[in-house]
Amino acid sequence: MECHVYYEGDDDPEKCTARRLEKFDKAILHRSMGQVPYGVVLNPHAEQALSPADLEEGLGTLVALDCSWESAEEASFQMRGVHRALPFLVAANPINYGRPFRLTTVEALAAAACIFDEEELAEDLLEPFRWGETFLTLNEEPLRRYSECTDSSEIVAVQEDYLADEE
Ligand SMILES: C[S@@+](CC[C@H](N)C(=O)[O-])C[C@H]1O[C@@H](n2cnc3c(N)ncnc32)[C@H](O)[C@@H]1O
Repeated sequence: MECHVYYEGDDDPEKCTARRLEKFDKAILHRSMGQVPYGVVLNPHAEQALSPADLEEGLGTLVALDCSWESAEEASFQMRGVHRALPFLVAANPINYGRPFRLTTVEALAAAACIFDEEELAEDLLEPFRWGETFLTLNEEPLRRYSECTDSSEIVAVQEDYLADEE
């Protein structure tokens, strides 16, 4: 599975997880939208939740958009492909630690890999980050349960358990 990122470059380059993925040869960054290949686009605004059923439709390609959260509005997600939101998962990065849904680019790609039962890929992506392993530990149970679902409606049903605990 290949990981591609459309890189806007408007976030702090020191903290940018996409640039670190590029540095360690773990993702391909694109500075032009037209170069981004078709794939499963990780889009927090998407109506449908990512599920194992999306694996084939995405042609083995995961795509994320790396930009600041301020500019991550719906209109920014113009990449070609199957747009999917990630279900309830909590961030492990120091900026948004413990916050649900607001993942870094590497956390989002790793979460998608886990849901597609590609645990080794997830571990490899997170390896250059000191909090990378924590992301998998914090989300171990939901990631396992999501990977056992067949479609988006089952994912949403599982997610309800975690959302109920939040209230
Ligand atoms: C807004 S950028 C912020 C990146 C941050 N600057 C970094 O250094 O990683 C995070 C990207 O990860 C993906 N992402 C994060 N949380 C997501 C979610 N809940 N559902 C789908 N995609 C998500 C999206 O592609 C999103 O644009």
